[in-house]
Amino acid sequence: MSSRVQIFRRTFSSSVSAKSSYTGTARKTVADINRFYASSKPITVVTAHDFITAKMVDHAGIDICLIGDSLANTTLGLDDTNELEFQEMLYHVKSVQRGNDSSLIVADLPFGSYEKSSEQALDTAMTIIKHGKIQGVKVEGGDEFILPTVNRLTTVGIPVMGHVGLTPQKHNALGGYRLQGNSVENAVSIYKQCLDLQRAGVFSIVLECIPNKLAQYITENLSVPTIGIGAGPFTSGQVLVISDILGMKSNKENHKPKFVRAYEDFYTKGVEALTSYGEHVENAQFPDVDEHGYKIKRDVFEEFKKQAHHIH
Ligand SMILES: Nc1nc(=O)c2c([nH]1)NC[C@@H]1CN(c3ccc(C(=O)N[C@@H](CCC(=O)O)C(=O)O)cc3)CN21
Ligand SMILES: CC(C)C(=O)C(=O)O
Ligand SMILES: [Mg+2]
Repeated sequence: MSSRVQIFRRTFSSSVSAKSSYTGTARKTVADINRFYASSKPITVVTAHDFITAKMVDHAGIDICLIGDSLANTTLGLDDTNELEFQEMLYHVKSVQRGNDSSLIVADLPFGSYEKSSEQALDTAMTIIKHGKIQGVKVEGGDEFILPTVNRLTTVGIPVMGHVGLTPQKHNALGGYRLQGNSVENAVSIYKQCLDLQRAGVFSIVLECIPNKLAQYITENLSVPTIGIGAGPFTSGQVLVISDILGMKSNKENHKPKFVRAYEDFYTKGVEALTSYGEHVENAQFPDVDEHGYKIKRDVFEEFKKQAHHIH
């Protein structure tokens, strides 16, 4: 009975759901992520912050598109992620959603929008899912205050991604953006947070800026996928910020964390393109009369000039 319902639903959803115009596939779900994890297919995660970056992530066939609160510094020029307002996040979430039809889309809950109570977190997450039309949320930390909240969110059916190790929203308390889990006590604490988050129902956990071996140990002892950033190659998947991958030099201080690999140099290429454009306008190489211009019929223009002559 229930399997019939599932078969019907699957057929129904695959026949009506929007397919990505790039990859030709329907939007990935948490079930797909679990399938990749079960078959040891590394899970790919990239951040996006607007329509065009979301489109690129879709076109590249990336599994999970994360609207990271790193957009605070990479896209809005703020000093850190703690300055990001919930309404600013929602605005970016909506633009990403319109640009990506194939990735599972998850958004960071901004600092201050979820820590006060489980009710506050439910309100924030529900608003983001209702109005942003995305699938899941990510919250930082795994202590006794956040666990009941994660539990409430997963219980109402919101896919939650955990995030432990270097949790940037706590950078003031952590003494900066430092490697985490390099003492016995801190490593044990991070491992315990992972086990607790798993029990609270997260579908995956981001491990940020921790030693490779600790990330490997955690990955081998969990039954949900780990997504590493500065956590080495022995995790279930990887995440990077899109502007870091593309080489957009979007960090104010231009400091590149050790874990980043820039696959492109978009900033340099962009400046080169804009410099050429500026030079071409100044020395009349752009626009070209024929290539970029529109024509008017000779007699129309002659008549126009006659009439224009009488206008004052
Ligand atoms: N562009 C961008 N990329 C990110 O990965 C990112 C953001 N922004 N903003 C929010 C947070 C901040 N993140 C950061 C920022 C700096 C380091 C960093 O510099 N780490 C040191 C660790 C050195 C150590 O303790 O040994 C490094 O040099 O790698 C790490 C993560 C990750 N997130
Ligand atoms: C780097 C990822 C994990 C993140 O939280 C962000 O982009 O805000
Ligand atoms: Mg974040």
